[in-house]
Amino acid sequence: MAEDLGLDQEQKDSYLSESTGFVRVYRYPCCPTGSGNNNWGMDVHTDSSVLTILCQDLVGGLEVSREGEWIRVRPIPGTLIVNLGDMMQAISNDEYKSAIHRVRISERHDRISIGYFVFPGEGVVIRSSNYQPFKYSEFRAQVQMDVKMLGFKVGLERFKIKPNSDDNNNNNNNNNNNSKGISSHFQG
Ligand SMILES: O=C(O)CCC(=O)C(=O)O
Ligand SMILES: [Fe+2]
Repeated sequence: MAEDLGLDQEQKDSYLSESTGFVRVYRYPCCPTGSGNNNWGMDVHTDSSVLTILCQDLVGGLEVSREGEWIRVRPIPGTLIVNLGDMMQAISNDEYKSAIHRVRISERHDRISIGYFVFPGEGVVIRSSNYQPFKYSEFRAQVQMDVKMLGFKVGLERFKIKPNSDDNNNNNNNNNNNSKGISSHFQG
């Protein structure tokens, strides 16, 4: 993928850092409530990582959204699942999309999964023509603020370079908007 995007060696090394990644192990206890199919172990989301490598057991439950439809990711013994995350979407200028996914809980079996999340190096600035330059730490802080203030993650939209269509209403208060546009939503 890095080749496909034409990334040079320095970009490859800095966008896919081995030192900032982490592993998470999940246990989703089964939920035999008979309350039907809508027991979510993890709600709809995209990962903030560059990519996430997942190992799920044979219980299943991971679902990915594709063109508005939910597709069950069937567990296949001995295989890993690679999810693209928000940072990959930014790096690739939206050529690769961050995977929208969720986890359904089983009524009968506990489920175990292990995820390895890969991030850009600490302090690395992500540059692309669709997004303002930003560091992953800024993205993470923005996500945390959105979750706290709004109750959900806004994600990459915060950093998207908007077309100049609003210029008609521009009241010239935006002179130094280049790097602050993402937080303007919170400034009333
Ligand atoms: O448990 C899984 O299969 C997925 C976990 C997940 O989506 C996440 O940790 O972001
Ligand atoms: Fe995820």
